[in-house]
Amino acid sequence: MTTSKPVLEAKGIVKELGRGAGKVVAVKGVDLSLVPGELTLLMGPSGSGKTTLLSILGCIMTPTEGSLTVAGTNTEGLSAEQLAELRRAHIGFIFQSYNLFPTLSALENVRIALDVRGQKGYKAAARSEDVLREVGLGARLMNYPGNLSGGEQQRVAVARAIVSSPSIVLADEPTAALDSENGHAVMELLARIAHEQNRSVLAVTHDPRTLGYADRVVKIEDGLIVGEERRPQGLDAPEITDLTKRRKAHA
Ligand SMILES: Nc1ncnc2c1ncn2[C@@H]1O[C@H](COP(=O)(O)OP(=O)(O)OP(=O)(O)O)[C@@H](O)[C@H]1O
Repeated sequence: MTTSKPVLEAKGIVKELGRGAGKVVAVKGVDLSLVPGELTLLMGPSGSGKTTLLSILGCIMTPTEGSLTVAGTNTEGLSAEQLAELRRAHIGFIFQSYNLFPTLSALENVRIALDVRGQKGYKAAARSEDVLREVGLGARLMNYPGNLSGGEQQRVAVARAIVSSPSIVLADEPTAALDSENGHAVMELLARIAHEQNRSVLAVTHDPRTLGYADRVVKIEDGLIVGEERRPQGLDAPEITDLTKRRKAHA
């Protein structure tokens, strides 16, 4: 088991959504830590609180209760602008529907992530180009999203998420819109980003094709973490051993 220090630590997270009769407790007391170098999957049925939890971990939503520490900073009491700053400094996002600007080329879509962080000019362009090459799109730099396949668009989105070198990458159903081959290619890329670049990658998913790439699978049901499976370190086979069950068996 890895002993790295967590780069993200959530403790006792509760999130209420809606008001009055429509009030729902979407997350009911979740503890979750992410360490560098691991690809974690968050899996659970529809409505179990995955997107809500991901939004809290990504500092898009604030929790009703509980504490969140991102890269050593406790987020409690931070203003919306301070949270946005923390997000820009440490977190990259990938969405199911890619969320690329249709009127910008692949290169401009990646470069804009540096632009909003105040990094402009030749260096930003060169860095964006390098990252697009890294994700296998060196020959598609000037293509617009409409002229790229779904898999290629998602790889642009991955490049945009990592171009500013965030320590944490959060992905919401990154393979849901992709066919089998492209789904596997994107998961392979996310695993590489975690392992070779020592980032913490957390992906919310329903997709069983993603399982073989995970170092760790966290299961959520009805707003609560109900189990965790981990691939023993050093094991290359794409199989996850259920440590939760093993622990219970030895208890
Ligand atoms: N704005 C809102 N107001 C009230 N309830 C909400 C709101 N957004 C989500 N919910 C409820 O909170 C619960 C958790 O929703 P969430 O979207 O986090 O689940 P999920 O696991 O991501 O679901 P899915 O897999 O279908 O995307 C659900 O019961 C949902 O209906």
